[in-house]
Amino acid sequence: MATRVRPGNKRCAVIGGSGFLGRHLVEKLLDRGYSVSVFDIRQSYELPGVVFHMGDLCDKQALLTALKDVSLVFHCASPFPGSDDRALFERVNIQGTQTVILACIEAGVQKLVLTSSASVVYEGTDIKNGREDLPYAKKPIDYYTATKIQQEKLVLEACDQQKGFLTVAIRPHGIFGPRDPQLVPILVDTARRGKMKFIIGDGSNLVDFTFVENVVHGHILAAETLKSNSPICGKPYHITNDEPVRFWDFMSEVLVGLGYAAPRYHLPYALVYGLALLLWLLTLVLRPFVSFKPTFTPMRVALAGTHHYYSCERAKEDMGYKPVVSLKEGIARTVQSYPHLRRGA
Ligand SMILES: NC(=O)C1=CN([C@@H]2O[C@H](COP(=O)(O)OP(=O)(O)OC[C@H]3O[C@@H](n4cnc5c(N)ncnc54)[C@H](OP(=O)(O)O)[C@@H]3O)[C@@H](O)[C@H]2O)C=CC1
Ligand SMILES: CC(C)CCC[C@@H](C)[C@H]1CC[C@H]2C3=C(CC[C@]12C)[C@@]1(C)CCC(=O)C[C@@H]1CC3
Repeated sequence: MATRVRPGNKRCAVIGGSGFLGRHLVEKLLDRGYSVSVFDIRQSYELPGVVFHMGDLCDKQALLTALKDVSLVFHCASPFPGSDDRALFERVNIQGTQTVILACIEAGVQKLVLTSSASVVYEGTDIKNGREDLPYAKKPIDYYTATKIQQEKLVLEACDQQKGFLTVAIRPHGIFGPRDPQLVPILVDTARRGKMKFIIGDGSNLVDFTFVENVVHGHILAAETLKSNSPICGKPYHITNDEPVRFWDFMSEVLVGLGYAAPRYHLPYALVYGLALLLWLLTLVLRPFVSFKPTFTPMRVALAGTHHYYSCERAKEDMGYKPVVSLKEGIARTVQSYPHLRRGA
């Protein structure tokens, strides 16, 4: 049965704390005087002040052990978005998140901060300065995002001020920074295979890329603002660098910083999208015989060729959010952190 944990207690848990965002969050929480329990299916590092609990978040008993005496929980675990294992997304992001909610309530946790995604409203067409009141995507760009929608709904609906269980969802977009296993590595891999020569469309589409420390800052602000009667209870918040940038300028800056050539030749968006669609259909038809993963999927072409940037006015108004690292500084620090991905390394 729930024994309420003393308010003001600075013990928190980070579910998914071994991952890219999770580890940055853990490091900042320690700086701010929190003691931290990490719950994850793997342990990727060791740090003084951090207690690791290895387990699957679908296992309530394992969670209950990790949440003992914890008043605040951050949930930033998810399977790798590039996976095509639908059952895994459903099990971890939907059923697992329901288990996290039940375990938090049973353990007497008072605050749950979910890492959602701005892509819960994106359908592959332009979003300019999108606010949080945009409807959830009816046709999400992939199954991972479909389960992120369900996950966000579950967490926000669980907010219950009467029972003293408060929830909030942070929606970051395009997280990048040191140790990111996705964005820069995919980009460099594409460049090394000689496939980063083309700009899809006229290159003017604006996108949010968010430096990881700004995402961390948004999470901690949300946790510290989340109190009874606070306007943020049960709501989603976009957290970005608040500096939308041309997708291809961002890619070029990272590539050039690492010693690769920037893409130069333009290809019409509709043509590339059509080809990606054909290729995708072909992989479906040929799946019983051969399996290959094309670089140019329709989803990736849409991400590379449309506008998708979001307003963080609500986070500014309700929790005083302001990015702490500019895009320029974030790119410089990221490029510097990847010596092994430099050209010729
Ligand atoms: N990166 C981005 O650009 C964006 C990310 N997000 C969201 O941010 C969050 C963090 O993303 P990111 O740091 O990039 O992801 P990572 O994959 O780096 O971190 C997620 C962590 O969760 C772990 N995990 C996976 N399944 C389980 C499970 N069943 N039980 C316990 N732990 C599990 C992973 O382990 P393992 O690696 O072994 O699977 C990993 O350590 C995710 O919720 C993601 O949806 C939202 C918008 C953009
Ligand atoms: C949500 C976005 C702000 C963040 C996107 C993360 C990844 C989906 C992207 C990281 C590297 C990108 C990339 C492409 C598509 C989108 C990414 C995978 C291309 C495959 C697009 C087509 C190309 O010309 C090559 C690109 C390589 C890098």
